[in-house]
Amino acid sequence: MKILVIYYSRSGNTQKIGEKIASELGCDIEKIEDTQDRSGIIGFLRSAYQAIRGKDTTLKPYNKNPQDYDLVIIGTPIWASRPSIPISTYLKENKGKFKDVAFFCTYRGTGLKDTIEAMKEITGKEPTATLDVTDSEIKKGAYDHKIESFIKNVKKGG
Ligand SMILES: Cc1cc2nc3c(=O)[nH]c(=O)nc-3n(C[C@H](O)[C@H](O)[C@H](O)COP(=O)(O)O)c2cc1C
Repeated sequence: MKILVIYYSRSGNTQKIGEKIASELGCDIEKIEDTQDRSGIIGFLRSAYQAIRGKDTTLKPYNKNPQDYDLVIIGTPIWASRPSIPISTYLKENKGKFKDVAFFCTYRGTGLKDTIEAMKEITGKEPTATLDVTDSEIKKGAYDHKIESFIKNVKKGG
């Protein structure tokens, strides 16, 4: 099974989880990058405002085509109980190109259900597996067991 991990990460948490998943699976990985500067407090506020309004962004060019993969594992931080703007933009741009999907989210602890629902709605796909990791689990490094069971589900789903 050919698998791609794609993720966006503003401050490194989603990147950490995405890299761990890709290294466990030995699969391709691509970071989605935004043309907008989202750093600092201004970037935070702008991102929250845009997420609430359901805005899109302009992404930097990315290389991998999801159509070339049996499964695309999509990772996002949760922004205002929604997928981050770069990931919702990516999903819209690639709608119809996904065979199977799995989702993972990083977050402080609120808005998971709405985020997963939004990702299902945009892709039109039911995920074969989902994973969520909180900021405090990431800080403590207490997420290996979650990644293990996510990977089991990914393999079962395929
Ligand atoms: C604009 C913005 C909105 C956020 N909204 C939420 C939220 O609704 N619920 C939540 O639990 N965490 C929220 N967070 C926290 C992030 O989801 C969390 O810190 C995540 O791990 C960041 O991932 P990253 O380091 O990959 O960017 C928000 C963060 C940002 C920047």
